[in-house]
Amino acid sequence: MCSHLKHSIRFPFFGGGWLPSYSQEEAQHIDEELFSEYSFSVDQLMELAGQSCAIAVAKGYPLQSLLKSTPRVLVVCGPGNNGGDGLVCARHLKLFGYDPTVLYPKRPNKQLFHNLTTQCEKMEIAFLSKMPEAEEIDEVYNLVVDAIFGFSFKGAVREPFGDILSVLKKVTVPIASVDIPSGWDVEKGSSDGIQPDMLISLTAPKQAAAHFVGRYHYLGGRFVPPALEKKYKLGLPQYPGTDCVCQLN
Ligand SMILES: NC(=O)C1=CN([C@@H]2O[C@H](COP(=O)(O)OP(=O)(O)OC[C@H]3O[C@@H](n4cnc5c(N)ncnc54)[C@H](OP(=O)(O)O)[C@@H]3O)[C@@H](O)[C@H]2O)[C@H](O)CC1
Ligand SMILES: [K+]
Repeated sequence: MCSHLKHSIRFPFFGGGWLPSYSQEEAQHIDEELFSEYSFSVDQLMELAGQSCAIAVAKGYPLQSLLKSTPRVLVVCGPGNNGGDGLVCARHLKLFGYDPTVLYPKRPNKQLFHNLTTQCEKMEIAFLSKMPEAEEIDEVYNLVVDAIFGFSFKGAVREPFGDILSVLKKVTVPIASVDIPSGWDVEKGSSDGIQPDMLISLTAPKQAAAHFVGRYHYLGGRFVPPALEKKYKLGLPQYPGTDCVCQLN
């Protein structure tokens, strides 16, 4: 396990200072260490990660600023933990007064994801059976939360996510991406991929975040113990007060 990381790209952050970014392998090592050495459970970190995504969305797109008469938000969830963050985010958005609808086309057969799905259903969050066309999304929803792939995405996109990402490339409402814009190479980004308006980097930005050109870049997932931050030289910014998100641009 590496403890000395290559800090290749740095981001100036709101309020001053610089923040390093991480490769795919480095992000996975930090993640693994949180679970193995620091004894966090996935459920715990996912709850904090997903809640911070909902808070970032509420800061960037406050209820009173939405253009549609109902505060509808489409949350698209993928098959891994990024998708789990999306389910948590949907639940918190509902608690904040938004009206989230979830698309969850590939559901892993694991208790955690069953639980997250049930929690959403019990909160009367609707689940779609298929991806709407881009025109319908633009007409009905105020924004899309992209929780399809995170730092474990690799290779060419497999279906049904290829078709879903093609639709997301065409929508004109803002997209808020959880951790990484889905379909982007975690390190190199993607010039012809989706172009989110918001990126919520979790724990620390990955290298692809250097290619993000949207309006809002937030850091979320305020759960890193100081010793881990020091070991991996994360150089995290000071989150304001008790906030669990920090704006980076
Ligand atoms: N420490 C933290 O910051 C935390 C972050 N969290 C979130 O977790 C994700 C990483 O989650 P992980 O489950 O490791 O991976 P992903 O969600 O990125 O994706 C895995 C699934 O995606 C499928 N996959 C991968 N590549 C492709 C592809 N080319 N086409 C289609 N599908 C793909 C993969 O499928 P397999 O068939 O290969 O199994 C996986 O199912 C991180 O980014 C954060 O968002 C945690 O919530 C908490 C801690
Ligand atoms: K994503």
